[in-house]
Amino acid sequence: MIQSLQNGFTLDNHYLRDLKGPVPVPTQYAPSLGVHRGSCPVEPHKDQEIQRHRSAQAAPLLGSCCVQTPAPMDVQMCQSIQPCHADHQGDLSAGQLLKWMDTIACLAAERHAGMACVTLSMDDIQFEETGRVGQVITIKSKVNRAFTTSMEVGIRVSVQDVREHVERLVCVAYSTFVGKPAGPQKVLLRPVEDLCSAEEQLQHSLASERRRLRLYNEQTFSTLLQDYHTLANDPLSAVSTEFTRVESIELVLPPHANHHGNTFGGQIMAWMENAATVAASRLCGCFPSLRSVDMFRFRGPSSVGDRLVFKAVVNNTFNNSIEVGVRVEAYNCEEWTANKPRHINSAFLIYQLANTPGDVPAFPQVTYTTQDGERRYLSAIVRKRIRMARKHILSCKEEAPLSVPWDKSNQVYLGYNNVAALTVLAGKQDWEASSISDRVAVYVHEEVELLCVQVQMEVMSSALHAFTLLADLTLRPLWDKHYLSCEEVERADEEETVYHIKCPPINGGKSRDFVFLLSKRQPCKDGDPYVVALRSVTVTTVPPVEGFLLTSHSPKKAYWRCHL
Ligand SMILES: CCCC(=O)SCCNC(=O)CCNC(=O)[C@H](O)C(C)(C)COP(=O)(O)OP(=O)(O)OC[C@H]1O[C@@H](n2cnc3c(N)ncnc32)[C@H](O)[C@@H]1OP(=O)(O)O
Repeated sequence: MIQSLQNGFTLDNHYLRDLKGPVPVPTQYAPSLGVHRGSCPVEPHKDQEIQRHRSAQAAPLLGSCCVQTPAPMDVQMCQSIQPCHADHQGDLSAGQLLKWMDTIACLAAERHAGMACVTLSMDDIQFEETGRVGQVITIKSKVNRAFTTSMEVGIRVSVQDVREHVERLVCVAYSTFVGKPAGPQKVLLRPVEDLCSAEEQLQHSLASERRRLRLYNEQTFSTLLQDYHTLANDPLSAVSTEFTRVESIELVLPPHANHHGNTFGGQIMAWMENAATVAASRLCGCFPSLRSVDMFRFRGPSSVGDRLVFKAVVNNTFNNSIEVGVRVEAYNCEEWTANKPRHINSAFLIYQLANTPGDVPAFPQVTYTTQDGERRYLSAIVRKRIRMARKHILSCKEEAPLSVPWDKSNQVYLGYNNVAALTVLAGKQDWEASSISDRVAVYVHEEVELLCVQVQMEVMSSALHAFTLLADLTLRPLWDKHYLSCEEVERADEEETVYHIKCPPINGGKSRDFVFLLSKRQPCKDGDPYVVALRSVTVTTVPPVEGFLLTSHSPKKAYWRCHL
């Protein structure tokens, strides 16, 4: 089954694989991506087959164990914020919050895996609100998706003032966990099944895109950093970052660790936040608030008895924020004597000034005096650029921007946005049948100032073949009379390509041209759909062409289309 939506296609792998047999005719006209398999009577059986296959095949291959446990459920913590959870100003301490979030997420992960789990990473977190002593904090977590050995856990934190009965969102975060039995083997996880609600199905689909972002994170950073090594710095008018250095040590004791003796990730994050806050306040001479953290990646384990050394320093300051970097080194007894540390974690924390009377209006400028300081100073600029791109594209409360410049700092987020927008659209519940014939069905979905059209049709072809043809836009003029020409402008990687398309005029108007980012995704797992998503972007290498109306350059007229 091919579903062509407003901005792309999804190909239902399962239907296409079974085309030789009877083609399942949809009994209800809600669209189904691969992730809607729960509603199809054939699919659960297929899943069991896949799982049996995985258990039988994969475990011996990877020398690992396979786990069978009940379906995952929400894990929830709800408690009143006490003075012992707060900082000196009565605000919930960010370190305490990170500790709780990690613990609750770990419990959800362990419920799914049926064994002890460890935190591999926690994605960037943006704190929207803070909690105060006396308020009630609720943390909910749930496994969204299990990949091969890792799983994504979604975490939602809110606070409530019991007198107001209003719940405020503090943050939404995503952690990645892996199963960790006592021993070196890797654990294959069973897939998350029983996706009952539309939200669960959506999160399951989006989880694979978020995973892509995680895995590309470091690559994006390194590519961008190459462009920044020549930035000048004025050493005269600024405070040296060396002045903000903080070093602090902790001995890991049993209450800081789980029953296997692994130091809790949340505890490490809390200690990191503590060191970072001291560095930030040393620079400002006041108490800035933690606004966001970049992804925490737990590179290696630490355990009871380890000494953890936290090294924090302000990397750079901007108009309204500062970035503090923290590095964590672990030593066991022998490593301590031999002075051979293990680098187990690095993270970047972003502080802003709280709106407290008496606070200085802006952060002092900083400068570096060492080569390492220069690297950190420039890296902070690059990370800031990536954060801005992320904020612009991913955190928009309203509709994501229609046409935005495509460049190195935002290309992974645009790819994410492209696929996620199509996934969200396909997952909407209220598609109405508009015209149904033997082989083609058209559905519409209306929103304010937006009409979405979905076309479903059967093609006598393998999913991979249809996907390959549809994902190469340069072939399109061969079979689509609405395309005069199509040129590849830039290829970011195997999955993201920018095309320039020229189209004939409609109703005697001007000819039009478009610049599209095409993002294609093969199924992450059996049963996932093939996805080809298109969205308007602007690139400097495609200026307006004489005689053509460059539609992508007008943000209000972005144009997404597809024909089969
Ligand atoms: C509340 C209790 C829980 C805790 O707090 S536990 C304490 C804190 N955590 C720790 O101590 C863990 C320390 N880290 C480690 O021991 C190792 O890094 C760990 C987790 C065993 C992973 O081992 P590695 O061999 O390095 O990992 P790997 O390359 O085989 O990848 C394993 C899976 O992770 C994925 N991955 C890699 N980089 C990632 C990233 N940046 N973000 C999210 N996922 C990532 C990778 O794709 C793989 O997943 P999959 O097998 O494809 O499903």
